[in-house]
Amino acid sequence: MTLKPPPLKNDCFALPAGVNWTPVDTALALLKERLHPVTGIETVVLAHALGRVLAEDVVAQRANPPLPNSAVDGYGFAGGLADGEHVIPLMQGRAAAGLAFEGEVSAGQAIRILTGASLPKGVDTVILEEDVTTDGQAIACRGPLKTGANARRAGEDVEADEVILTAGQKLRPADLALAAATGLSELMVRRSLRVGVLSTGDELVDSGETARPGQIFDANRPMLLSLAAQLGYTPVDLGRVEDDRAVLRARMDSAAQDVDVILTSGGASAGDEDHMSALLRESGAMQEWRIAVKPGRPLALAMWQGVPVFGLPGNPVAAFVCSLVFACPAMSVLAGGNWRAPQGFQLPAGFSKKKKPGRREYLRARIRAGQVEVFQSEGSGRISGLSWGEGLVELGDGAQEIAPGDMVTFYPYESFGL
Ligand SMILES: Nc1nc2c(c(=O)[nH]1)N[C@H]1C(S)=C(S)[C@@H](COP(=O)(O)OP(=O)(O)OC[C@H]3O[C@@H](n4cnc5c(N)ncnc54)[C@H](O)[C@@H]3O)O[C@H]1N2
Ligand code: MOO
Repeated sequence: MTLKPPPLKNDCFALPAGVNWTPVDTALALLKERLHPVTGIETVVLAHALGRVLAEDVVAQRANPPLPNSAVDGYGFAGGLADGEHVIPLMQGRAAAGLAFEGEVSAGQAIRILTGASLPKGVDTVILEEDVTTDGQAIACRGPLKTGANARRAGEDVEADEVILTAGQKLRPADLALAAATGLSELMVRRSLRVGVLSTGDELVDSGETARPGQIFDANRPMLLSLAAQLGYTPVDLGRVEDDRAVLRARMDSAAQDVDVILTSGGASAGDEDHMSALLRESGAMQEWRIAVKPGRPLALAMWQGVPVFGLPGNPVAAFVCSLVFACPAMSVLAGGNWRAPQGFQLPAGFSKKKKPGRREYLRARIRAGQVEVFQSEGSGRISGLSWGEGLVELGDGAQEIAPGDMVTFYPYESFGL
């Protein structure tokens, strides 16, 4: 079954009139409000569900555990034990996981029972085998032991018909364990978001090619393609286009037939060779977002034949930071998932920094010895700092003077879904 959601509106990226420098929170709120899922729905078996986005709430088909059972290897009987010594006669037979004891255990008798075995009729309490001596005919043990000790109630984990997973969740190994345990073999998920990645610029060559002096290797494309893959989407390599508007237009036209969202990098600002922003502007649905963020001022958002385009800045650090902060949550929604606000951690700074008001700043950072270290340079072309880093420090929109030991907000890369 394939069910398709309606297309996005052409003006979904329009900014409110009169806003010149859009604060990060306003930009995020607009994306959250305007975007909606663009992917259809399909049914997949659990083996193919990892990383997929749930299309509907999932209800347990049966309880976990389905029947009361033993949490330990030991001996089962009815009722607890009073303080003091006890000798309890043993019934013949045993209860094992998957091999139920069909008889009934009479009051005052015990039965050998193994971990995971359903409790036989007449058993509600289990004593650990380590706490027992036995000659095969009876067990000797010491109380007290509460009624119900070492026994697991039916449904104590999950009741049948309980909602176990909710629409919009991205499925993780633990979620698949829960679905399997509660009797599900297939799930309704969103079709995987197809993320097209395109690099622009005359100066670029692909790694592996020969670079003339003045040419540089395309770093953004491998970065953004692998980012899409790591987020659980289907990366689509749209290649690299020189600063030629006609070629760029043709590439965008064919991409729009094939993908759900396009990430481009380079040519996003307003220079002579910034063909990406010029082309998007021509298309009519271009919104040039001047976001009060560093790095990443020029972020071009547009609809190209109904497909949302994130025109990322060419500087790799800006492209990466803008992807994490803006494209990751936006793509999550396009993919049918929840809007993901990253989970930050308050940690003491291991650095000093004086920051001017007016822009939110993100620094490449990592945690060492309980403190946040930042990369030695804020240069937007310093790719080594992205690789050095394990997350970003966020400095608020206002002026800030940070001294070592002051608390700062650290977002691990993982908090953006990576
Ligand atoms: N006069 C102004 N110049 C610049 C401004 C400005 O406001 N006024 N903003 C600067 C900022 S901030 C950024 S970020 C860049 C953004 O420019 P573009 O998005 O147009 O990007 P390009 O000019 O094409 O490239 C910038 C830089 O990044 C390198 N690059 C591009 N693509 C890749 C790639 N795939 N892999 C590796 N490196 C790439 C490119 O060679 C340039 O060095 O504009 C500033 N200028
Ligand atoms: O986007 Mo630019 O790299 O802010 O520095």
